[in-house]
Amino acid sequence: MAQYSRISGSVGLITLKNPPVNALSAAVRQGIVDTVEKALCDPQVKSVVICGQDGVFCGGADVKEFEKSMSGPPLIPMIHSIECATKPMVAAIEGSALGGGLELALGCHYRIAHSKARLGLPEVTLGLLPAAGGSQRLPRLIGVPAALDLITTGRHVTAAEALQLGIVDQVTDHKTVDAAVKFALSVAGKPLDARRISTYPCPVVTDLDALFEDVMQKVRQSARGAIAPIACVQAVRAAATLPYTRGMEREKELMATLFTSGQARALQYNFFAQRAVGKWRMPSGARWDTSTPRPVHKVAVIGLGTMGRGIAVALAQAGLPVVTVEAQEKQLMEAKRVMSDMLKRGAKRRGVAPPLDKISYSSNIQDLADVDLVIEAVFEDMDLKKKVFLQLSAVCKPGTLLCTNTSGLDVDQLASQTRNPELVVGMHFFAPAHVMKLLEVVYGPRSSPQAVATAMQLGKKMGKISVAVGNCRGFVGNRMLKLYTEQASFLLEEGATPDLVDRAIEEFGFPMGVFRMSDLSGLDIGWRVRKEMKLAVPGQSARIREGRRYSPLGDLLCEQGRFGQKTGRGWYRYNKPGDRVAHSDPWLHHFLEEYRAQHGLVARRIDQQEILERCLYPMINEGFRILQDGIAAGPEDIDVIYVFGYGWPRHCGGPMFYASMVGLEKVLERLEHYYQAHPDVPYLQPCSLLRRLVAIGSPPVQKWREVIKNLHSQL
Ligand SMILES: CC/C=C/CC(=O)SCCNC(=O)CCNC(=O)[C@H](O)C(C)(C)COP(=O)(O)OP(=O)(O)OC[C@H]1O[C@@H](n2cnc3c(N)ncnc32)[C@H](O)[C@@H]1OP(=O)(O)O
Repeated sequence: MAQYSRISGSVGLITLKNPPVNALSAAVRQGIVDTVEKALCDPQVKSVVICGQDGVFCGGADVKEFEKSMSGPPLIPMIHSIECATKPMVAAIEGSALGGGLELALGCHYRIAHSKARLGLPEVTLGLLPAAGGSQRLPRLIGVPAALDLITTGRHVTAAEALQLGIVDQVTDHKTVDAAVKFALSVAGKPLDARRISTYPCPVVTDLDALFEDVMQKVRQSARGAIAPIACVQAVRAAATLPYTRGMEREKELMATLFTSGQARALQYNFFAQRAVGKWRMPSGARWDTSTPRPVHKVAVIGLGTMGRGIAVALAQAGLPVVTVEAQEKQLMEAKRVMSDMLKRGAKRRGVAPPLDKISYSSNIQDLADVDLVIEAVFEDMDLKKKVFLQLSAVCKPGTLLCTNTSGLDVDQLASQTRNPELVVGMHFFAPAHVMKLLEVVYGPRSSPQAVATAMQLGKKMGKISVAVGNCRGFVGNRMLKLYTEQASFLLEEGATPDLVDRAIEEFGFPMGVFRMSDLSGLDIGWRVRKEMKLAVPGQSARIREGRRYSPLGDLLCEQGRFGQKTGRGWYRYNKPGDRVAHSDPWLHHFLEEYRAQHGLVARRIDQQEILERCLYPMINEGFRILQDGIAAGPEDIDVIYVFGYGWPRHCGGPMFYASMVGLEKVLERLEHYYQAHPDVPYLQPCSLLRRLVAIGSPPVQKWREVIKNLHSQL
């Protein structure tokens, strides 16, 4: 809806009303058309201000409407009629002006923004392009290079940057509507021809071809198979080379392809999935909206290795006072130096003062007596962590929340070391912790809803996308990842090479293949865990362990000191230890040949399709088991974890969404096929939830929660 009123005698005020973000639903568009007409017909009105209610200008098109057939007035003629209006139209921008919201503002003759407003054309992040004239007007207004940057990345700019770029005419710290009304009064009756952006010539660019070639190359590289960024470049090129009306035709044509694409569906699903995970629920029935977080004023991090440092920096950057404790004096001093540098670099990037005074450093655990929440980030060793939890339980004041940063250890075992197991949760950060967006908040069987709510809220404050998950080995992310890496090793045994597997995975859209990733994180980490589990036994190369297929390849490399990048050798060869450029390694190929010969394995040709199916489908199958076990509340949780923590290409939605796009029947059929071929790999056996979903006609991913709920209620 849009509301119309007249203020200050001669200013028509149009207020968009569609909480929470005033999205341009059919009703809002109709409201705008009607109220603009009213304002233009009102002889008392000399100028018009358009604003949004409750401090938000407009969050753009209503994404929920994209699945339905479009009704109501279309955006393009609506914005065109605003631009053609004979009375000055002024956009009063508070909060956000995004996508169609900014396109609406670009149709106005003037734009006044509040200093805290954010503006942008984020359509590319939804698999689309700004197709209500945004791709044609923005380059005309701010020039081709700046428009390309904004449109291909979808990044939001601050009001200050918008002013600098020329997107807005004025920025105010006061009431935006008041400032806009004052401005509207001042421009009433002034000529408007020079204010209609669509009539501007696109600013000339010297060597246009070179610019677009360069941008296209960069976009192709970073898009990793996503089609929308490429279409965005093509649309801006149309703005730079064609008259406005022909550019609009090109914009429409490109949008038509994107709008119905699977990638757009995946990205829009992911947008809502990110919001859905905030509405967490536990199997006990506890939920985000009925659990009150405890206040957290002061936090502690214990253990200043790589993870602890990143976590403490992220906390300080979120404005929280942090006490850090590291028992080894030398490590403490080194951490202080490194963390200060991290804070300074981050502050420089963000143009703020480094929050150095937020962090205090200590080697004495007694200094944690008055904190509200502790994040333990010591070495990933259960006995060590148990010892620390025992100490924390004795030192910390009653009611302190004790969190463990672990990538997969049993949170409940740690809880059992404390007086208040209900106050213990896992907080699984991803490295580097001050950069990576994902946080798995792990609740054990005794974690209280309040503890979960507190950790989730802290994650949000730190700018993380937090997902609440149940306690099991590896939680959600690493539990699934284990099968992916194991299948990749099996493929090497059967005839593939690391290069071949990685190429297939990278072409699918992951930033890094499985072996390159393993070299980066260090092969020794998994080796240590396998040794602790008595799975890896030095000198042994048996391929069946604990009654199932096992690939000792990673262990054998570790026995040779090949730990990956840090030792200059791993699945690949590096020019020197610590180098990042992976080279195919003839030694490794020869080693694989010898290994196959030793075990009587005959190498066969393995194609890209099989690599993808073997690596991805077992992960997906495990995802179904995780849903069935109630470890994740819904497919959205798994997909968000994979997109933000493991580099799953966002334009493929996440593993569970991808499965629904491929077709559950096909996934089931391929798993059955691979299980038959490899009966010694039990996890290839299709999960019963997958079978059930196929049996009831493969409902869309948005319906799976209902099926899971019914399944659980039958148990
Ligand atoms: C014809 C095709 C034309 C396409 C052009 C377009 O305009 S495409 C849409 C472009 N717009 C965007 O991509 C903006 C998306 N929204 C946001 O980035 C953020 O929501 C926000 C506007 C910056 C506000 O952020 P905040 O953190 O304050 O709130 P939430 O993100 O939690 O959102 C609150 C609820 O509003 C829902 N929502 C937000 N934007 C839209 C939208 N454009 N359409 C529909 N719904 C939207 C969001 O899902 C939240 O809903 P809940 O039910 O409360 O979870």
